[in-house]
Amino acid sequence: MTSKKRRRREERPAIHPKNKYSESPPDFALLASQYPSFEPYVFYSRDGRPRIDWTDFNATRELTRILLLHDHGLNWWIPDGQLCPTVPNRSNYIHWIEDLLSSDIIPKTSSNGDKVKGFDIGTGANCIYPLLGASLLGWIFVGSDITDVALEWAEKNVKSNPHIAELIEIRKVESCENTLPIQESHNDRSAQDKSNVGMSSHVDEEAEPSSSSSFDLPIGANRSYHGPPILLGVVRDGEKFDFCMCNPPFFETMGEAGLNPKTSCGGTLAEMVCPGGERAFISQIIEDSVALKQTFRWYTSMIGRKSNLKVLISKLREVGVTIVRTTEFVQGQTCRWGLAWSFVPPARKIISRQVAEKKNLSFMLEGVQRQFSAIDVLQSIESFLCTGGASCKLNSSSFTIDVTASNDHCNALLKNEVNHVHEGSAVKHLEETSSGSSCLHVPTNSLCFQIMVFQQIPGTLLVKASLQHRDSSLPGLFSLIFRQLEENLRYNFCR
Ligand SMILES: C[S@@+](CC[C@H](N)C(=O)[O-])C[C@H]1O[C@@H](n2cnc3c(N)ncnc32)[C@H](O)[C@@H]1O
Repeated sequence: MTSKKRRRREERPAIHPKNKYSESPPDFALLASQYPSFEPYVFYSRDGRPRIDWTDFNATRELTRILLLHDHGLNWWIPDGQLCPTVPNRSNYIHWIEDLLSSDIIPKTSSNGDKVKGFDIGTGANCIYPLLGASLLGWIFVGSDITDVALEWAEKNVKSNPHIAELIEIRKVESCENTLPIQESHNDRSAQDKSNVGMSSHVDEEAEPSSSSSFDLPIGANRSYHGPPILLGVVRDGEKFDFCMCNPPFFETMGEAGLNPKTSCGGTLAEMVCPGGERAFISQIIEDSVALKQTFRWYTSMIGRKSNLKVLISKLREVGVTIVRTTEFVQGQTCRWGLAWSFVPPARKIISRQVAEKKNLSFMLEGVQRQFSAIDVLQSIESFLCTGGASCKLNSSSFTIDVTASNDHCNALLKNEVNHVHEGSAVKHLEETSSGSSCLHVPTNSLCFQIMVFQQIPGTLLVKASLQHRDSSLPGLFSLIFRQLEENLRYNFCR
């Protein structure tokens, strides 16, 4: 492996810590000894490690079946050729949503009592997200799909699990007159044969868009969605959801999917392809979200290609969402991204007068992921502050940054949440006035402060800030910015 490749690998974020497989991956030898149906698929490589042939659909399907049974108590099956999910990877998306819901980025509401209610767009025959969400976290789900085979098998998978069956509704998406007909019949063997995308021996996850694909078309190229409804027309009057999630059809053509050598887990035409690919599909979800607004607290989708992530974030800015969050998912050797947005006004942060008047502030950044050092954190602080236009002087030997921020810079930092999406901080901070109403405190002069980063023990950094002018009239603003910085750094560097 080249050092560049090795570095890329090391820099990748780890599997979500709440994921059942975060400490150790599935033990094939143990599973083979306990499940005779899995045993024929396990062989031992020269280094003595138990392996399975990832190019064998039956092997990957059996692995998924026994992992769902062994680790989640779920009965599960899919017919030949349908997209076979990888349990550890799919669990990461569920845990990311769990993080979003438990964060205080937007206020909590309880439209469905104490229950969290989600909508899985395109649940597939495998129905993996509702099954995992309901069994791991007790979430209620509506899982939608368009093909008969997906609807039939999703229903079967739900009914095979009576302990959670009540929590999951499978909903058929009715095609509108002006949409293209649904392209797949599950009895169409030739379509299935063609669409069982190629498999490789080294990648343990399903299809990734090929790098030579037309995903690289310039922004504005003709990729509008004209398929069946996605959310609008499927969500019923009066329904409220905490989130929606989606593993969209990534490709524009089956040829594009089939050209990719890094695929291994089946997938039929309807599962893998939609006109305009994922960009068009997710753009349509964004358009639906503009109409549905706060019907969902969070709208989320998985994205297969980073260039699409950028385009979609720009689209979100255009339509005026209040919050955008992104994440990167570890998928074997394949990268995927998560995109989340909301129309719910961000939670109001109230800064007490005591904190507002402090001139020296600090916080401990604990649980910093191994691949990040103090200098990474320092640079991230610099870029966070520069986004608002503040002037920063970074000193990499003393690990300090001297900052001067004007009124406008401070306002830009506190107001413009979407500018910080990639750093993850998207909370609008407001100061409570004596009358109880809230407003942004606009300063009349500049704010000068120094930020210092100290390594405490491995994985723990101390971040300090001190206001340079003790007579400054802006301490409230100083603490607001520092608090936003803290949130930003925690999101970027800590698990
Ligand atoms: C990539 S598969 C995802 C299946 C499953 N959620 C998973 O993660 O393995 C995409 C699914 O979206 C479905 N689909 C396509 N267009 C849809 C639409 N407009 N509404 C609902 N589902 C749709 C397809 O039939 C397919 O089952």
